[in-house]
Formats: sequence, structure tokens, C-alpha cells
Amino acid sequence: MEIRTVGVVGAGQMGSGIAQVAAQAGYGVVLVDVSESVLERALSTIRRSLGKFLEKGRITQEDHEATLGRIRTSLRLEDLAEADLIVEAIVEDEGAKRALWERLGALAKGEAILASNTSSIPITALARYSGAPERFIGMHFFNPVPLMPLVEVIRGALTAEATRDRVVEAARRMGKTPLEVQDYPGFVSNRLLMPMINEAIEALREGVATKEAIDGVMRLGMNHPMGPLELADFIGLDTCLAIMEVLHRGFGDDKYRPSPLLRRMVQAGLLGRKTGRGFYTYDEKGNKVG
Ligand SMILES: CC(=O)CC(=O)SCCNC(=O)CCNC(=O)[C@H](O)C(C)(C)COP(=O)(O)OP(=O)(O)OC[C@H]1O[C@@H](n2cnc3c(N)ncnc32)[C@H](O)[C@@H]1OP(=O)(O)O
Ligand SMILES: NC(=O)C1=CN([C@@H]2O[C@H](COP(=O)(O)OP(=O)(O)OC[C@H]3O[C@@H](n4cnc5c(N)ncnc54)[C@H](OP(=O)(O)O)[C@@H]3O)[C@@H](O)[C@H]2O)C=CC1
Repeated sequence: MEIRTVGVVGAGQMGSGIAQVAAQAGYGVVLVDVSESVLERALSTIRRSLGKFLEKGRITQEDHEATLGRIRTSLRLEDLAEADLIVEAIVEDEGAKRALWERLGALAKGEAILASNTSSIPITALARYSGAPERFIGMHFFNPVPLMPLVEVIRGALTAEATRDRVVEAARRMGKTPLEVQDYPGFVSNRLLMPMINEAIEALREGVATKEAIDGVMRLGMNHPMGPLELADFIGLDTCLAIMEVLHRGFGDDKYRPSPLLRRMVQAGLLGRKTGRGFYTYDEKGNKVG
């Protein structure tokens, strides 16, 4: 069965980007969230991103309009009943994802591919909640989705090869490079990235250097496009903490202990760019102002 319609659940930073690249690839897209204002913000983010591509001549005015025309938004999960591929990108919380996948698994059509964009939660567990583990897979995009070329593809213990093949093909059609990894905590990406970010936060907590110096060391010394504290703000500190918790629990090793400073900032609601304040402060457009 050919994939024609892609359903995306969760219209935050990642869901909006996934909806955009799916629509750019020519798929019909249904983008679902629990909040109308989040859906409106997602559409304006997509318009802004397509606008940048248009300015640079990477797409035409026609592509711009056709892409937007392929995206429908909805507050009803039932509108995903006809989707051929569903990509879930809600908050990084196993309980929330479990509740969602129990509903989605029951309402999706029998041959639909079920994918999670989770950063770290075991695909094998989410697959079980969906009730269709052979059709379930991890399809992990990177932020900002319209620019980052990678999709990490993660098969759960019971994922069928045919499911993997179809997701690999869909990722390629979206202009991405799929790389397959096994279902272990944090997969490959966040097993490597998040301990570095966590260690940068610990260095800040211990007063080893200022935040600007810590970020500068990695930007200027390692050629990273963003320093680790800037990147943590960009990802979302709630997501960073959730990933560290999964690594810590999943490996049972204290080398993955989340930094108490990270925990305290999440408790204070300082989640980074998406809330306007994290290690740095941001204006309403997401530009760093301090
Ligand atoms: C947590 C997980 O599970 C997994 C993850 O995703 S981890 C996070 C992975 N992501 C990263 O590591 C990102 C690291 N950062 C970067 O690669 C770069 O900083 C960045 C691509 C985000 C931005 O690039 P930059 O040079 O620092 O800033 P900026 O000048 O704003 O942007 C570069 C260009 O991209 C464009 N751009 C930025 N965001 C865009 C978007 N969403 N859509 C279209 N164009 C965009 C900008 O307009 C700019 O264009 P010009 O060069 O013509 O001005
Ligand atoms: N940030 C990143 O760099 C990356 C994140 N990811 C993963 O992608 C997922 C989403 O992350 P991100 O986009 O950053 O998070 P955001 O907080 O930006 O977005 C999550 C969205 O999901 C919505 N939501 C929450 N619960 C439900 C639900 N039950 N049904 C429908 N929508 C719901 C939220 O709505 P509301 O705000 O109203 O609660 C919010 O709009 C997570 O699993 C994360 O780990 C993967 C790669 C990179």
C-alpha cells in the first residue's frame, strides 16, 4: 500500500516541522493537537520556514502554496482514521504516549504504519501500547526538522521488516537520510548528545565557567553550530530532563544522573526557547536577547 496521507499528532516544535516536510514531499497531512492556539502557531511556523526557503529560491511560490494547501489541522484524533502513516510527536512522557497510543492503535486503519518521534522512550514498549507492534516503529527527526538531514529509524523487538522498509522510503521522500539503530535507551543520538549537555549543565553548576564560555568552548573549539547550553534551550529543558531520566533508569548507571540544576530549572518552568527563558532569554520570535 502506498503512503498518501500522513497524520502527525502533537503540533509543537517537532510536529510542525514533521508536518511541513511531509507536505513538502507531496503527502496529504493531517496535523492534530489538543489546543487550537498550538495548531495556529504551528501553521505560522510552517509559513515562516517555507517563506525562508522561498526567499532563497529553494522552492517556488507555487510549491509554497501547494505545500500549505496539503496541510489540514484538527483537534480530533478520529481524523487520523484514514492516515497511512501516523507520526506521534507529543510531550516526552511515557504515560502520555501510552494513553495516546492505546487510543490511536484502536482507531488507525489496519494497514497504517504507526511511528513515534520519541527521543528516548523504548519503541518496544510504545509498540505494545498500540496493540500493533509489527506495524510500529521509531521515526526520530531532528530539530529544526526542515533543515536537519537525519531520521533515526528504530525497530522495536516485534517491528516487521516491511514496516522498516516503508518508513525508510517515506523518510527518503521527505529528503532525509534514514539511519537504522537498535532500540536501546536514547538510541544512538541521545545516548551521545544528552550526557554532553548534562555535563555542560554540571560544569555551569560547579562554576567551572560562565554559560557563554562553556558554549564558546564547544562552538569555537569543536566547531559545534551551537554550544550545549544554547542547544539545551533549543531542544527544551523538559525534553532534556525526560531523556536523561530514561537513560538513568534504562541503564541503571549513575553516570546518566540528571543534573540537579537541570531538574530545578524544569521545576521553575524555565524550559528554554519555547517558554522564553532557560539558560538564556528569548523574544517572542525565539531570538536570543540575553
Ligand atoms: C533532542 C532530540 O531528540 C534530537 C535533536 O533534535 S537534538 C538537536 C539537533 N539539532 C542541532 O544540533 C542543531 C544545531 N544547530 C544548528 O545546526 C544551527 O544552529 C541551526 C541550523 C539551527 C541554525 O543555524 P545558524 O547558522 O546557527 O542560525 P541562522 O542564521 O538562524 O540559520 C541558518 C539559516 O537557516 C535558516 N533557517 C533557520 N531555521 C529554519 C527553518 N526552520 N526553516 C527554514 N530555514 C531556516 C535561516 O534563515 C538561515 O538562513 P541564512 O543562512 O540564509 O540566513
Ligand atoms: N525538541 C527537540 O529537539 C526534539 C524532540 N523530539 C521529541 O518529539 C516529541 C515532541 O517534542 P517537542 O515538539 O519538542 O515538544 P513540544 O512541547 O514543542 O510539543 C509537544 C506538543 O504536543 C502536544 N500534546 C501533548 N499531549 C498531547 C496529546 N495527548 N495529544 C495531542 N497533542 C498533545 C502539546 O500540546 P500542549 O502544549 O497544549 O500540551 C504540544 O503542542 C517528544 O517526544 C520529544 O522527545 C525529538 C527530536 C528532537
